[in-house]
Amino acid sequence: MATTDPAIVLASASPRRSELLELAGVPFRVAPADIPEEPLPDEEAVAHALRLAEEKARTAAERESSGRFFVGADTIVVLNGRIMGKPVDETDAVHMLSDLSGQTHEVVTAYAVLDKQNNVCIKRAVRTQVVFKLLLQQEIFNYVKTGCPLDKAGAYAIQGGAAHFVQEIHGSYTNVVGLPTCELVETLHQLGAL
Ligand SMILES: Cc1cn([C@H]2C[C@H](O)[C@@H](COP(=O)(O)OP(=O)(O)OP(=O)(O)O)O2)c(=O)[nH]c1=O
Repeated sequence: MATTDPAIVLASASPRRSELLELAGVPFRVAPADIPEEPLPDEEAVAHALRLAEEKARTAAERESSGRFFVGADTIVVLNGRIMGKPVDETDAVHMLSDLSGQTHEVVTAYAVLDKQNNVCIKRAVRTQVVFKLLLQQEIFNYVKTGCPLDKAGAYAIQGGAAHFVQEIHGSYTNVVGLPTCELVETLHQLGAL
């Protein structure tokens, strides 16, 4: 049976993003775009996430010979204006979780959808407030030892072993996991991709 190449390409190596897009019933294929993710000097959090989302979409679009709509995304945790990306090691993860303990932070996921055919790019950043309970040092150590925090922004996964750290969430849940699918599907419709 002949298969058609999907027009939508997810420029991401994140298994969470693939799962979320699949759950939303969107047909796509994956073409990760590995780019440097350090903030520029004085770069504000939302601007940083939007820039990376667009760079991921454009990098994949340049590399791929097929596909039309390229989706890039970037998730960061923001605590009092400070950007937390992925921890560099276990010690960094312990520091991040200790800082998040008992505090409210914001998770920002920016996405960009580039229509390569028309050179139109729609970008959007979605913000979710997350309240963490006070964490015990032992809880933090045990969680970090699982290895789960190492590839997650802010060193935690709401969908995993950190679910019980979360007292309250205000806003989109899928946004925290890595892709605000409600908003993204709207954008894909807007561009005629669905
Ligand atoms: C806060 C939080 C983040 N995350 C994840 C989502 C993202 O995969 C990751 C943030 O890193 P990103 O740099 O946004 O994404 P990535 O490097 O995993 O994938 P790619 O750049 O190829 O698209 O943190 C969770 O899975 N659960 C959470 O609760």
